[in-house]
Amino acid sequence: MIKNETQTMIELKNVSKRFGNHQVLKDINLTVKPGEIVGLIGENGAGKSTIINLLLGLLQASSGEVSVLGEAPAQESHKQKLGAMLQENVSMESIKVRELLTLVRSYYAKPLLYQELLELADLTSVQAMTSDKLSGGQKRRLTFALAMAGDPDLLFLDEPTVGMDVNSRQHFWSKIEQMRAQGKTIVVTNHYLDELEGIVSRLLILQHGVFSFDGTLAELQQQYAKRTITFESNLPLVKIYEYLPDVNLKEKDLQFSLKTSDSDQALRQLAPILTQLSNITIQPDSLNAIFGNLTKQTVSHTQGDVQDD
Ligand SMILES: Nc1ncnc2c1ncn2[C@@H]1O[C@H](COP(=O)(O)OP(=O)(O)OP(=O)(O)O)[C@@H](O)[C@H]1O
Repeated sequence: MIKNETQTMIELKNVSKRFGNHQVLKDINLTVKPGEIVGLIGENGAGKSTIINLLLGLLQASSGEVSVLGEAPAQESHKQKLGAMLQENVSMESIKVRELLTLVRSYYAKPLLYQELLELADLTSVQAMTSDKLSGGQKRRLTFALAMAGDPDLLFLDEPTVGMDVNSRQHFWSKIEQMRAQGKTIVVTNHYLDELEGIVSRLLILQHGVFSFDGTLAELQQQYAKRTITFESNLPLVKIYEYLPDVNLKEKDLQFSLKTSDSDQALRQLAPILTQLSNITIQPDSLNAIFGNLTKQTVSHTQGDVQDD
């Protein structure tokens, strides 16, 4: 557990990154404090892995300052405190899972116990197999175990659950939740946005080289989400329309649903007939739906814009 709450785990100051004349990151700023679980989301090619690679010192910024644990990236001392699960899986011909984990544990001053690592990544049943013979999902879990071997304070996870089956995903996210409770700091990219709901404390949306959103899921929902109201009623559709003339109301088998950005107002409008409605539910948009709308909006707003690169 990290004690010093004011320490900064990650800092990007006016960071830009170009590959040739393709500008991927444009003057971005970011501060991540201990204990934050940050979900970094964006479309393919948005620059998510580029940010992680800059933080690991695998890439250099074109301009600006990158710091990790208060220092420039890739310091020798970081190896004991930092874990990374990149998109590429780790596997080595003719070395058994057990041998690989034992070897990697030996690099660390305070590694997780071998049994703990097996359980964490659900590898018990494959520990005697050579790593190159594992299935895609098993290789992903081995890569997770290797990232966790040193019991890191700061963990980078780049699309961690790609190739994992449903049970492995659930197991994986339950372990991430435990790490959150232990006060670990995690930066995670993921295209399965529903998996991040309930896990991340903060969301960053990367679009066109900048963070178009930085806040909690609740803030994102408040700012961008529509709500779906559903209810049952014996009243005919036309009758309910009289009270909700401005919304797109749908009905099937006496089940009604409507989408609105102001659910309070819609309920006020329904007040006179409330006693004739039952099973009323109000559901905010999922992260997937909000992200889909946001990216669609940006595409239509930027159509006709001159490209930077
Ligand atoms: N080493 C490199 N040389 C040239 N271009 C690169 C390099 N690495 C990344 N890029 C380009 O930078 C952009 C951002 O790539 P990046 O891998 O960071 O995206 P991403 O958001 O992680 O995408 P994905 O969701 O597909 O993994 C892409 O257009 C990619 O082609």
